[in-house]
Order: sequence, then C-alpha cells, then structure tokens
Amino acid sequence: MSNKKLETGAFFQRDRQWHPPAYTPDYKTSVVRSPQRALLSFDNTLSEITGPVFGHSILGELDNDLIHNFAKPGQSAIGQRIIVHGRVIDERGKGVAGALLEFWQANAGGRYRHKREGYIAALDPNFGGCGRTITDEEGYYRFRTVKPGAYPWPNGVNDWRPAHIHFSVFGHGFVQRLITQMYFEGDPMIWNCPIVRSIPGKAAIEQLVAALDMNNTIPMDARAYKFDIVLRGRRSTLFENRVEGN
Ligand SMILES: O=C(O)c1ccc(O)c(O)c1
Repeated sequence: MSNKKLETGAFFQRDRQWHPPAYTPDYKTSVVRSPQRALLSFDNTLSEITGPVFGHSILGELDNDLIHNFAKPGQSAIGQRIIVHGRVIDERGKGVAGALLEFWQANAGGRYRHKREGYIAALDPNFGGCGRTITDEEGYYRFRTVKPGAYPWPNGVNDWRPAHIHFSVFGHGFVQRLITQMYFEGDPMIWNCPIVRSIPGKAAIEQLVAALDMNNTIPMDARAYKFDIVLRGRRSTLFENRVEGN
C-alpha cells in the first residue's frame, strides 16, 4: 500500500449509547439472540488490531456491479439503476483505506435470492443481490446496483422493512468489523420499522440514511446515493522519549 505510517494503537470501545441495545423486544428475533448475562469488556488483543488485511487481488471484475454480476451475458437486473458511494472514515474523520465492504440486498420487488425467503414477489433471474469492494487510499468506495424494494416480514401483524442495503465492513482490525444497513432518503417506511426503532437516537438513525446525490449520477443511466460509514478509530500510540539515567 502507501508509505503512510501505520497506526498501531488499540481501537476505541463501541459507544453503547449510540448503537442499539441487543435486547429490543419489538424486534422479536432480538429476544432469543441477545445475551442473557451482563456484558464484559476486554482489551483488544494483537491479532484483533493487526488483521485482517485484504488486497484488491481478491476482487472479481464485476464484484462491485450488482446490475451485471449475476446477469446472463448481455442482460441486466430489473429496477431503478443507482450508484452507491461514500467514504469509510474513523471517529477522528480519517479515511480508512483498504476496508473490505460486502453488501447484500433484496431485488427491486423486495425479494431476496435465498432458500428461506418467503415473500411472494418475483425473483429476477438476472439479479443475485451480493457484491463487494475495497476502499481506496482515502477511504472512498463505490458500487452500482438497483434500488431494492420494501418487503413485509413476520414480526408484528403488518411490519414492512424499508428499502435497505446490508453492509459488512472490515476495517483495519477484526474489532472494527461493522454490520449495518443503509436506507434511502425520503422513504417514509424508515420511521415505522421496528429494527430502525431499536436505535436509541434520531441522529444515529439519520446517519444510516443515504442522501440522494444528483452530482454523481450517470446521465441517462443511474442516479446516485451517498453513504458515509464511520468506524471506530485508534487511540493514538503513546511514544515516550526518555533518556535513561537522567
Ligand atoms: O433479524 C431479522 O430477523 C431480520 C428480519 C428481516 C430483515 O430485513 C432483517 O434485516 C433482519
């Protein structure tokens, strides 16, 4: 990579007031998934702060193009064509280079390509719904896809998920891994969603809503949405310049 000085300090702990609690009964599956005992915090270990390291060599040519990466030659996925782009930064505003982003989503009708999917919306034979990319030297990423549809899910009697894209982000350490979801500006379904409502603060929810970005469209092809992702930063490493014997 670059000749920038590598930072080696431990990562900040997660802010538990900002992230949703594990136990949120209105999001029903959280009840059985959440820990039954008090949480313990451990310091980061060396392996957690030095790995994983990914190279661009793991990426296939169409990994960042969900419109084409499952489509038959000459065909493409059905739906509203969009670019999703943004920057992965840490809590101090520094770009995170070399972060692996994986994303998955339902098709334009709100259906996943998954064997346990139960929604009646049609499968799109040209849409798989998964992709990945790696951030550049300044932490920027970009991929293209179709806008996913909203879908109903068995939680309350008539709960619908807002249109969303799932993200997994591996930063510079395993402890920096973040799993999150991106929503779309202007979608009224966001504020009704029991999963979204498990997040304690409005500002934290708004950080998950990608803004329509008409400055980065591809004319006559795709609109753009901008979604920045904030990972935890490192505590700066302490260096002591001591002269022994003085
Ligand atoms: O955790 C779940 O149960 C669950 C259900 C529906 C979703 O769309 C989702 O992202 C998670």
